[in-house]
Formats: sequence, C-alpha cells, structure tokens
Amino acid sequence: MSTVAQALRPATTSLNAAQALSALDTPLDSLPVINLAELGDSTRHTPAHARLARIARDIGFFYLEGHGIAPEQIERLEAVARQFFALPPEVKQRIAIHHSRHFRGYTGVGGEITRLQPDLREQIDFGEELEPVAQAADTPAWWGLQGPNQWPAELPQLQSDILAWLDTTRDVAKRLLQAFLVALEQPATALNALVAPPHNNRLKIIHYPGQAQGQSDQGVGAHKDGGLLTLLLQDQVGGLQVQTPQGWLDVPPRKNAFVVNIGEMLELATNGYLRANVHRVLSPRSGVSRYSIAYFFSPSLHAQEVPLLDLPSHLAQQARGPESDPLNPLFSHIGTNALKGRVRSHLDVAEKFYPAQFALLDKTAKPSAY
Ligand SMILES: O=C(O)CCC(=O)C(=O)O
Ligand SMILES: [Fe+2]
Repeated sequence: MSTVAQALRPATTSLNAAQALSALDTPLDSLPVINLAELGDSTRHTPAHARLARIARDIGFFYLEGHGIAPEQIERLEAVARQFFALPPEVKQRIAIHHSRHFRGYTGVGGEITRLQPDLREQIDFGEELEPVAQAADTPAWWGLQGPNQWPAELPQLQSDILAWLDTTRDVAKRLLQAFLVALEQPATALNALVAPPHNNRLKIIHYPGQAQGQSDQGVGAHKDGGLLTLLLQDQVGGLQVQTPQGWLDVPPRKNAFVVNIGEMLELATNGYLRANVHRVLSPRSGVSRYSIAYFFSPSLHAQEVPLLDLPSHLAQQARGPESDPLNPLFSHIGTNALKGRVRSHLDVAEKFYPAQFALLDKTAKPSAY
C-alpha cells in the first residue's frame, strides 16, 4: 500500500461544502443550461466557453442540451430499464453484483450504503464491455475492475441498448470534456490519453421506489461522484438535489437534457479549480417510482495517473486545491482510487473478491455512493 500513499497528491485541503462553493455569491434558484452545440469549436475560446468555466466552477452542476442524441434512443433506453425493474426478484438476483469481481450487476434496495444509511434504490451497474485482465500473483487488484457485464437473459434488448448508450454517451462526454479544456485555456486534446481506449466508463440504471411518510427518504445519500463527468438522465418525478451554501437546491427534470456534474478526478486534474459537488436523491412518495440513468465518464485504468493540468496563472490563482476527506482520501492513481470507491460502496463484492482491501476498510466511516 505504500505506493498508494505516495500516489496521493499532498496538497489537499479539507473544506466543507459551503466553503467549497464560496465563489457562489449570488444564490441560485435554478440550474444553468449549457448548449453543447455552441461549444463545438475546439480551436477557439468563445464566450460560451467562458460561461461554461464559470458555471462549472461556481456550481459544478448544469443541464446539458444540444447533445444531438435522438429522443427516441433516450425513450427506448428508459423503457427497457423500467422493464428490467419490473422482472421478478429471482430473475434480477440471478445477475446480482456479488457474482462479479468487476462490480457489474444488480443491487437490491438497501444493498448500497451511503453515510451509514442504506440507499433506498435498486440498480444495475454496467461498464465498458471488455475482457478481464488475467490475475497473476503480482497483478494489482484494481485491474479486476475491467471485465464483462452481467446481462439478464430474459431481456436481451437491455444489452444492446446499454452497449449503444455507452458508445453514444461516451461521444457526448468526450466533446464536453474538450469544451471544458478549451474553457480552461488548454489544448482540446490535453486529456485525450486519459480517456483513450480501453475505456473505463460506467453506467447505472436506477429505480427509486416510493417511501411512506415517516420512513427514511434516502434514495441515495449525500455524496460526490468519483469520475471525470457524470451525465445523468432522470425521469419526470424529481428528487435530485445539489448542495449549495444556501442549502439543498432542487434539480427538477428537464426533458431530454442531461444533468451534468463534475467528478473528483476532474477536480484533481484542475487542482480544485473545478469542484465535484455534493448531491443526493430524496425518495419519491409512496406509490410513485423514480427512474434514472447515470453515466460516469471516467479515466482509463491504463492511463495510471490523473495528470495535473497547467492552468494559466489567472485561473490557477482561483484553484482551491482538491478537497480530500481524511476518512475517504482521494488518490491520483486511477485504479487505486476507482477500486477504493467500488469497495466502499459494495461490501459484499469487496469481501468476496478483494479481501485485502475489505480488511483495510473502516466499516463505520462510510463512503461515497459512487
Ligand atoms: O439518480 C440520480 O438522480 C442521481 C444518482 C447519483 O447521484 C449517483 O448514482 O451517483
Ligand atoms: Fe452521484
């Protein structure tokens, strides 16, 4: 583990969320909208890029439109996700995540813990469909994150729609990352190696069942996402909230728009100029179900380390240093950091396949939902 400790960038600070967002001096009553079509020119820094940088730094959450994805593809994916969750429990359990060293598969309601409380949601975790890495005695454990998915034999359409979504969304996320880089006065290609194949992006389809009044309403507890950028589709129910200095801000549904937020790896690459935001989901009321599809654009395991971008001095001055929770430290080593996140979220998989990492966990100091 000593290499892991060395991989942690030393200049980390510990801030609370309100301090982290202190740049946000005017209270927001709704999230901004970014149009990706206006950010297509990666050869020029335009006013749209300047706005993107400002919004991303100040709030770190926005709607993304102009992504070019056909509404029919979104509708089909949302419909097939609902069909999966309607399958009998034993069918869903056949692809339970604890069968997969690669952290792929189904988790039932309460199977994931955030901030000591069970999350009241069921989900399937997917990732890029790749061959597993052969495990020799000296193979680092985090290579176990790469591998195939588990697919429900009863719903073959889910496999084709999810694999298509991984391709479609990867393309949008890459374009958005390039726009961010231009906004930060970097070459648009500056992080190409970080997101080159073999990819390590992940995707979850999620169902939040309604909860009766007086019960816990933790759909998913407050957390940050661990990748570079998260592109989220949510249905019309609502319940997603982002933390701001003024309190929790609702992120209401906006049809065919992604909700985008910054992940910890982009925070690290920008030395905290961009900030991963704390967010949560409140359960819908009894009798109502909420569905969402979260895509986590993440660094390739093969890139090993997250590079530190060389920001121009006027931006570097505003970089706050990456935030690191001593109970959940951030590592710039990609595989180490990614495995840490997965192990903390899925103790059953950790105990079975990653006993050394499981043994090191402080199981009382809880984790991220990522
Ligand atoms: O379902 C949502 O709206 C958000 C889910 C989320 O934040 C996550 O899974 O990391
Ligand atoms: Fe999240």
